[in-house]
Amino acid sequence: MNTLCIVGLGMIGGSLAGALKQANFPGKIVALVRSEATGVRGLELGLIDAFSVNAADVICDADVVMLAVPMLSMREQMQLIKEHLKPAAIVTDAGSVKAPFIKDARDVFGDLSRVVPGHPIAGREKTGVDAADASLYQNRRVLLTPLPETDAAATATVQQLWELVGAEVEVLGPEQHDRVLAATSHLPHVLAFALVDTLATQQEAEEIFRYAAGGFRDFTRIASSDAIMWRDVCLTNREAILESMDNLDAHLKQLRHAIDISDGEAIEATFVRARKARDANT
Ligand SMILES: NC(=O)C1=CN([C@@H]2O[C@H](COP(=O)(O)OP(=O)(O)OC[C@H]3O[C@@H](n4cnc5c(N)ncnc54)[C@H](O)[C@@H]3O)[C@@H](O)[C@H]2O)C=CC1
Ligand SMILES: O=C(O)C(=O)Cc1ccc(O)cc1
Repeated sequence: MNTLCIVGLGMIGGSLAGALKQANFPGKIVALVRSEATGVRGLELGLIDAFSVNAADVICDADVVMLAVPMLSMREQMQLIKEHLKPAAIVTDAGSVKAPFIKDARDVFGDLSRVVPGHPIAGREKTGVDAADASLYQNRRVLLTPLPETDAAATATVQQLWELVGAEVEVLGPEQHDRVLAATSHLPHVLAFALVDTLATQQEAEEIFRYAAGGFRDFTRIASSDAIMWRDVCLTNREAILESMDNLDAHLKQLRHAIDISDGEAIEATFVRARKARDANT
């Protein structure tokens, strides 16, 4: 591969660019950006070799295009780049939800043989190019959800790109991806936002935050994440997130009942089960 074009040089795209530079990626890294300032910052930070705000300038030479914009901006970016893509160019992405990305790609490109949907299971609550971290993907998982019609060589190229930055690549189906991530990533983010918002809007909010302990910080770090990004995740993975929320709701009701009737055994059993599951799996 000679040229990688990153569309959306934010935290995820910028981190990939920085990690590739650190790994001595032999090709050129260019970016399609919304604002001049982001591109200039990308150059200053040594993440990219060139940028443009016009798709025509940077897409036509790209062998791989990585879409790293919020979920509901993916389709518009696909439409912008479509006419400039080389016939053999591979289009991949880093979006948090896979089935809607595939639907957008099918609608816009038609042919999905060179489209490799992907998702790094690594990130943080910061946004923008200044939050780029070249070590972000080291020893982290990246999930690819290729389709039956996806060219195996295209998938292999994207896999190599992620492996170059220290990630471990696994393949799974898009629907399974979206169900599993709803439970492990989307639900915790929704919960953290809801908890902080509940506390912030109740009486004594000032004291509540002033006297919060480490557990509160651990639990709510992700409530500092980007509102647009998470709005888009909720809107694009609606059904799976609702299912996860209903599941939790039922569980919470059981626990509430156990506390209500002072059923110490049931409370303890829940906590022991949860602790065992966490210790065994993290
Ligand atoms: N933040 C995280 O921890 C993770 C995020 N992701 C996914 O990666 C993608 C990018 O997320 P981040 O880099 O965290 O966000 P970010 O906000 O840091 O970067 C997004 C980039 O897209 C550009 N952008 C935003 N809206 C746009 C629009 N309407 N048109 C064109 N460009 C637009 C922004 O200017 C910015 O450069 C999202 O799809 C997100 O779901 C995946 C894994 C982890
Ligand atoms: O900040 C954190 O710990 C995260 O959980 C980051 C994250 C956010 C979104 C993803 O799709 C994957 C990872």
